[in-house]
Amino acid sequence: MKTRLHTLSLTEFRGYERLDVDLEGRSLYLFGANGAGKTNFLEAISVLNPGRGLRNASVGDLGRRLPHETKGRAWGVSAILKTEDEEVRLGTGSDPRNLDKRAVRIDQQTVVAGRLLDHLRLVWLTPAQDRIFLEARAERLRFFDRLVFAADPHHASTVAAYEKALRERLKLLTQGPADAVWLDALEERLANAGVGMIVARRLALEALQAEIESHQGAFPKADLGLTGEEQSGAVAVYDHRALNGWLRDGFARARARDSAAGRSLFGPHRTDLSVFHRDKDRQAADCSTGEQKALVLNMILAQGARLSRVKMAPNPVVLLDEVAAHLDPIRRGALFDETDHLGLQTLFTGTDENLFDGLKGRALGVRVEGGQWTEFRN
Ligand SMILES: Nc1ncnc2c1ncn2[C@@H]1O[C@H](COP(=O)(O)OP(=O)(O)OP(=O)(O)O)[C@@H](O)[C@H]1O
Repeated sequence: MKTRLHTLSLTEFRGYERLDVDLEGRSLYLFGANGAGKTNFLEAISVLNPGRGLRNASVGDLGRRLPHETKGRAWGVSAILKTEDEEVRLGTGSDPRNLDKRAVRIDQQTVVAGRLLDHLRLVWLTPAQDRIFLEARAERLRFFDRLVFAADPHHASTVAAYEKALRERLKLLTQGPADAVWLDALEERLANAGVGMIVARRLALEALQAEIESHQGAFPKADLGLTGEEQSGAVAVYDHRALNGWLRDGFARARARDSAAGRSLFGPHRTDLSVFHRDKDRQAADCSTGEQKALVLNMILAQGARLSRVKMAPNPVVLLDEVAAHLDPIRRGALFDETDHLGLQTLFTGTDENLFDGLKGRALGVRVEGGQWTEFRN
């Protein structure tokens, strides 16, 4: 589905009191000084997907707050998306009954946040994600899980169900009573969700690697892998029954150890994403900052390309925050060509207008200053 973002309206969102934007389905570059409101705008789009958006912010922090105010106001973001033959209106914002929760609407009907993925799939890259190779394993896994669930929306709810059961099991093990029947039931739930997680991640990894191989872009190739106990187990990943049994045995065996450690030391939440820079013959963590940025960007572009080929799902919209400034002119040009060639509606930000010279005529340009927009249609 060739989904395109057409209009966006922000109300009391971060620094924006009110903003109405008509993108007409085009790509966009936003430029302006630090603090002008560029990332805030991308963040507003990012909350049109499930989760906490590209800054991982809580609902209460997203509302506009004047310097003397201690609490953010009630906020809202809405968008009109168009495909070849239909138009849909997505909306989200503070729930009027509880401003710390958010409500989601599709065509005026209140729905669960996961339904947003039926209409809009986002891929984003922010400066914080450049550091994923240096972050703790859990951060890297969260980054990878986002890539998985953009293509497979069930993955998000499977991970949530798994994590809930994992917390309950740990509570039983550490605070008791460690009722064996209840532990068995929780571990069965963990094993069921765990199989789903392992298989979804493996399939996503294979698809992403295949996409990277088929790409002849200007960005370095990554060899991706998943490491961790459960991945290197002797069980074939597609033998779901055996995998399930292996997980249940593993959880049962880990009870005493987890109880003593106060942590869950076994299971697919312990997986790590390994990324290897093929040309440099080095792990990503040992590469230069620029090399790491290029590797992540290539993964994000591969993800965009992969999602754009899925016939029954919406075409992804790509948010690239401050990416252009870190690329040399040749790579920057290659990035613009590549997003264009893939037909991806892409929203770029940067401090200087001239970073985007290569996009003139291909995207809408906007100067942002103190939350005010000046458009340059070209
Ligand atoms: N809840 C809020 N209410 C009002 N203003 C906010 C709120 N949250 C953040 N801001 C303000 O928004 C501005 C940051 O905007 P944003 O992060 O979009 O800037 P930017 O243009 O991306 O800048 P940079 O180039 O530095 O990344 C800051 O001035 C910040 O104080």
